[in-house]
This record gives sequence, structure tokens and C-alpha cells, in this order.
Amino acid sequence: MKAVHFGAGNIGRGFVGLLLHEGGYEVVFSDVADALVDAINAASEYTVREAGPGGVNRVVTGFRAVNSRLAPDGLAEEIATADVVTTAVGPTVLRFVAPAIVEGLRRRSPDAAPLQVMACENAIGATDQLRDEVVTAAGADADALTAGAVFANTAVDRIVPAQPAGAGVDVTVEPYFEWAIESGPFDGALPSIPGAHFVDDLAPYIERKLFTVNTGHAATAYFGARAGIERISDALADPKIAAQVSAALEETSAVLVEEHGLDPAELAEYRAKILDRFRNPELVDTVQRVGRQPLRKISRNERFIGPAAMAAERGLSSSALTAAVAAALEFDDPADEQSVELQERLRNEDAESFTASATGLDPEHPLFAAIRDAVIARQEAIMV
Ligand SMILES: NC(=O)c1ccc[n+]([C@@H]2O[C@H](COP(=O)([O-])OP(=O)(O)OC[C@H]3O[C@@H](n4cnc5c(N)ncnc54)[C@H](O)[C@@H]3O)[C@@H](O)[C@H]2O)c1
Ligand SMILES: O=P(O)(O)OC[C@@H](O)[C@@H](O)[C@H](O)[C@H](O)CO
Repeated sequence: MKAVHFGAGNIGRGFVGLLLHEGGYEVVFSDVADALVDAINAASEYTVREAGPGGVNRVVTGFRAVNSRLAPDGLAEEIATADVVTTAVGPTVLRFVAPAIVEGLRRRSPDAAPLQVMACENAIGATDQLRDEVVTAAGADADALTAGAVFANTAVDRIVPAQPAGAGVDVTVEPYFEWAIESGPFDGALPSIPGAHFVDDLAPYIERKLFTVNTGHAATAYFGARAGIERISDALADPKIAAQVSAALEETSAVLVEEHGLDPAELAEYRAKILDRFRNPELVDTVQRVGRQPLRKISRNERFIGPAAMAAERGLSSSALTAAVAAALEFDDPADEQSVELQERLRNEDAESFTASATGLDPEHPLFAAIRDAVIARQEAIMV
């Protein structure tokens, strides 16, 4: 069995590649970073080190890498003969990997089993988004080519920080992981991924994950950055930040209870476990990594505006989430393109149109005025 995985970065090597290997797949990583591809090809094994209570070292073997920029033909051949394709490249990059999948499907034997495609990104419906990109890239051949593949949405959860210089291709991760995959598209022929669980309806899983783990994580990062703190664990050690993050998560939990009928007591346990994961002293994670791409994070269906809009529509509190968005508006990291763009746009756009375009909220939406007021406050602070 063979899996082609796009994105040999932190989660690609530290989670998706590891579980595919443990499921018995030969793993072909595809990446555009030349040095990373070369380093993977120079290694015969790499170690995933689980840092924290109960963590063990796991060794991955039976992999290689293809440079998708320099060797598109080789990559198409790998996809043509693969059983599974996964991605962990970031939601904004999916459109760049779609043409390679199309080319692989074009070369696939008509007798081959359907290619099983799963995007492992932090986004609702990431695989649907990838499928749309594949359809666009396939043009007139879309129906014929997509008939040779199945597309399943997933929710992946494991904190994999940026790796220290000199670590090579080894990866340090937290011990915890969860991988939920919608089962319907596979029609019974499930991929072999030990530890993953297959579910009929992914919506409660991805929303619970994105609106708890990622909302809490990003809130910690933005409040931490505002306080001049570098590490996520240090940010959460600040009682004021911990209270602000908890308040935001109480709001998202209230939405999840209403939206999916999740049990409030189980959600309270889930929240506590997640905050413990953020506090893991053995995992060095930074507010820069977790706060990366703030414009993506304040967009309509993402970790703040998504649940806050649902809360406002139901007459539930969204003030703590709005406070987290206010902190996100202050995220100023010269190394992050979206952070630079965010600060630039806040300087040059009026509050009303920035709020509408950045958050995708209609001015009539019950959340709109609160977010616009946060934008105005940030703009006034910038101008002082
Ligand atoms: N790190 C985590 O804790 C974590 C956990 C769950 C989900 N995720 C999600 O996984 C995705 C990747 O996150 P990450 O932390 O591993 O980021 P990362 O930056 O470490 O890895 C992304 C990799 O994708 C590669 N890439 C970029 N463009 C590409 C292309 N066109 N083709 C092939 N490869 C390409 C990059 O070179 C990089 O190696 C994101 O969507 C993220 O939200 C991350
Ligand atoms: O990857 P992002 O930028 O969507 O979010 C940053 C972190 O919150 C994220 O990578 C978490 O570490 C991960 O989602 C945990 O499962």
C-alpha cells in the first residue's frame, strides 16, 4: 500500500506520516522546500518524540520524498499508483496541490481502486475545498477524473510546534492525538489508519475541535502576544490570560451544546484537558506559530467569528470571543505576511469595510457592530 502526503512539515511528519506508516503504507512525502525534501531522502528513518506524560519515541521507516516543484512528473506517477493521498499544507495552499492530483488521476489505471483523498487541515470542509480545486483544475474532465477518487473530510488534532534548529527530520510532538474521518465516502473500504476513528457525521467533531482547541490556542496566542509573552505555556500561566481564554471557550461550548447537542459536562472535561495540553512544559510552542495567519483566523467560518456568529444568532454571549478578536487585531509579527497585511489594512481601510471583508460578516449580522467597534478601537490605538 502507498500513500502520497503533501506537506512534509510539522504535522505531516509528526502525525499524518507517522500514522500512515503505522497503518502499513509506504509514505511518499511531497513538498516544495528543497532542503527538507533532500533531508528526508537522505534519512532511512526518523523519530517522532512524544514530549510529555506517557510519551514514547516512535520510529518511522519506509518513506521517501518528491519535490513537487522540481519533479511534477514523478509526483503524478506516484499519485497514479497510490492508495491514499493526504495533505497538511495549510488551507490556502490546497489549490496549488490540486493540479498534481488531477495529473495523477489522469494517469491512473481504470482498474485501480478509487484514490482515497483526505485533507488534514484546520478548516471545516477542507477536503471538500480540495475536491472543488481538483474539479476546477480538471476542467472538462472533472466528472471522469473525480470518479476515480473518493474525498473524505477529517479533523486532526495533535500539537506539533515548530522544530528546533538542528533537529533534522525528527519531530517533537505532544503525546495526545485524535483523527476523526468521515466514513461515508469510502463505502466500507476504509483506509488503514490505526487510532483514527471513522464517523458518519464529521460536523460535531471538526467544530468541537476547531472551536475549542484552535479557538483556545489562538486566544492564548493573541492575549499572550499582547502581553509580550513568547511561549504558549507561559501565556496560560498568566491568570488574567487564562481567565480570558476560559471565558472564550465557555462561549464556544455553549454554541456546541446548542448546535450539536453535545453534553456540557463532557465539554467542560474536554476544555480542561485541552488547557492542560497547552500548559505542557515539555512542549515549546510559541505565540508566533499559533497566532500565524491572523487574517485566516478571523475569517467567517474560522475559530473566532464562526462560533461568535453562531452565538450572536442564538442570543448567547459572544463578548469573550470578541475580546479575543480584538487581541488578534493587535497581532503584529513582521515575519508573518498576513500579520503585516492585517496591520496595513487596519491603517488604510475604514472600519466598516474592513470588518465586512475580513470577517465576511454582513453589516446586518448581530455580531457585526461588536467586531466593528473592536476594529475602531484598534485603529484609534494605532493612530495615537
Ligand atoms: N502543527 C500542528 O500542530 C497542526 C495540528 C493540526 C493541524 N495542522 C494543520 O496542518 C497544516 C500544516 O501545518 P504545519 O504546522 O505542519 O505547517 P508547516 O509549515 O510545518 O508544514 C507545511 C508544509 O507544507 C509545505 N508546502 C507548502 N506548499 C506546498 C505545496 N504546494 N506542495 C507541497 N508542500 C507544500 C511546506 O514547505 C511545509 O513543509 C495546516 O493546515 C495546519 O493548520 C497543524
Ligand atoms: O495551524 P493553525 O495555524 O490553523 O493553528 C495553529 C495551532 O492552533 C494548531 O496548529 C494546533 O497546534 C493544532 O490544530 C492542534 O491540533
